[in-house]
Amino acid sequence: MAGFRDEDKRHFPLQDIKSVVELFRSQLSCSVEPNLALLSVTLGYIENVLTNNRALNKVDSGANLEPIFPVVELAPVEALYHKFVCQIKGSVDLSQFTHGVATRDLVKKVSDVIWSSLSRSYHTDRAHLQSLYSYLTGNRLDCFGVAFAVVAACQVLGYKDVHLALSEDHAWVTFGDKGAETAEVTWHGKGNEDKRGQPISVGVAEKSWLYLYGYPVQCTRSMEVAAMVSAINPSIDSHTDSIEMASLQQELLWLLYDMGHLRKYPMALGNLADLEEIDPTPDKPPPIQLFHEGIHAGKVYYNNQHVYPYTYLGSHHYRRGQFKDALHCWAQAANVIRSYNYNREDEEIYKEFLEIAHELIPNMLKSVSLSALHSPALSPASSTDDSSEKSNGRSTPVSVPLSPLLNDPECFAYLLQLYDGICQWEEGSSTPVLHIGWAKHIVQSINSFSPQVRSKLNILLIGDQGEVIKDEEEEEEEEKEKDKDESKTEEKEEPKKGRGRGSKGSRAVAKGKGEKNG
Ligand SMILES: FC(F)(F)Cc1cc2c(N3CCN(c4nnc(C(F)(F)F)s4)CC3)ncnc2s1
Repeated sequence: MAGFRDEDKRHFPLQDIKSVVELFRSQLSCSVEPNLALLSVTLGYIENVLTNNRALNKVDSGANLEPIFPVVELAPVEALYHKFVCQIKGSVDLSQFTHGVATRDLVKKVSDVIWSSLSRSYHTDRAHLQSLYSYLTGNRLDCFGVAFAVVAACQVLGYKDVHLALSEDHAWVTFGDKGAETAEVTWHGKGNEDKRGQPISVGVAEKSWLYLYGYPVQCTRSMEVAAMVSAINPSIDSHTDSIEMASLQQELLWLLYDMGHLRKYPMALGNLADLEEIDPTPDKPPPIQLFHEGIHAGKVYYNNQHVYPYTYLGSHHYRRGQFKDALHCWAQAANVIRSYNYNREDEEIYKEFLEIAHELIPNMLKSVSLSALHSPALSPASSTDDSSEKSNGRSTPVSVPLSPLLNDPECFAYLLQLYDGICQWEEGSSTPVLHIGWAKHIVQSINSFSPQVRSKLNILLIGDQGEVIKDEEEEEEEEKEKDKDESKTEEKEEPKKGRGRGSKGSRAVAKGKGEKNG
């Protein structure tokens, strides 16, 4: 694997964001595949300078603002790259391994080389541990970083078949003919024995969200570049981000988007949409379109087994106070999780649903109730006069009008679908999901809706072909007809075996009454 080619060298020294984007463009558009190690060292170097708050003690002296963006010389980047190449080639005796596609032994050997060179003890969930710069200068990598380093090392050894596989909270590798083999190469979470070297089969069989039911993002080399760009962490500390690092990430994600490399990568689309919401790029698609492209990709390429595309959009709507849309997204997210069994390694998505149910929805219900209280309908001029005091001598409380949200049966239906999805997620799981704290919030949320709305609910039965089996109104009509008929003639035929609740695959969909069949 050669180092930088001449056409790459001409971008150095990198002086600004544009020069980094042009380096990535040339790496991504030429015939030879992009060099993961070189690009990762370059990004890690820049991230280290821009987010290392020691560097921020350079105050601007008024007249001349200190240049923030570092000048990245070729020499230090190439030196680190060669250190990586020597370490990998020095540790793996290729004569033992067949050329062509990689074997499980080779992948395990490379994972062991990375693993054994990590420093003994460090906080693995800290920021800025995702790049080869961190690995080569500090021997520290996070869980994603180890998987990425294994793929970059296999590329250095000349294996074009070893690729990164990504779920929403884990990473592993595929290799062999048609990438049909899988192997764990890193650890996951806290207190879980690492399964390095093993194939992924058990995780999928257990139906755990962590392995996405066998629908992970299967990266190409360009998507591995997208993963390293997505993994950029612009944070300086828990309250501050480096604007330059965030805008470098944003511009690199647009480069990858425009080249079509984010098409099958929902989380990268979500990352770009979040950055665009903060600082929109002129003449680019709006965040809402990117979020929907992520949802579409999840449906088209991953059998709609990914949860984050819906929670990305749900968070976006929530931040903008579009609470009905947020509830709809969260209901769709729960509709995905219902098909999984909860497993102890699925805590990340559990925490996501916990935050939605225990923080975001209660805050939402509070804020709509408060705004209803202060709504013009209640201001003194238009509020009901105090006749109630006169009429019965006692002051009867003026009934507080509920906000439109709490009077909307569809919103109530979304809330029920959210909770129903979480309940079904728990069914058949080895680990319980719900506890009494959940019940408190479920009751509180349901009680926030008006009794009228809760009675207006219309449960439709949808068969597994998506057809409406019958709704309750039809059922009532049929009952009335039947009662009439029965008074005339004896019931002859067997009652029709409806594909109702008892049948396999049908599910109840709650819809607001009187709405068009959507
Ligand atoms: F490799 C692992 F183990 F790290 C798993 C991966 C995570 C992840 C990611 N994330 C994780 C999810 N993430 C989210 N940010 N907001 C989210 C939402 F809850 F709003 F949906 S999800 C930030 C970026 N973004 C790009 N690619 C990846 S691959």
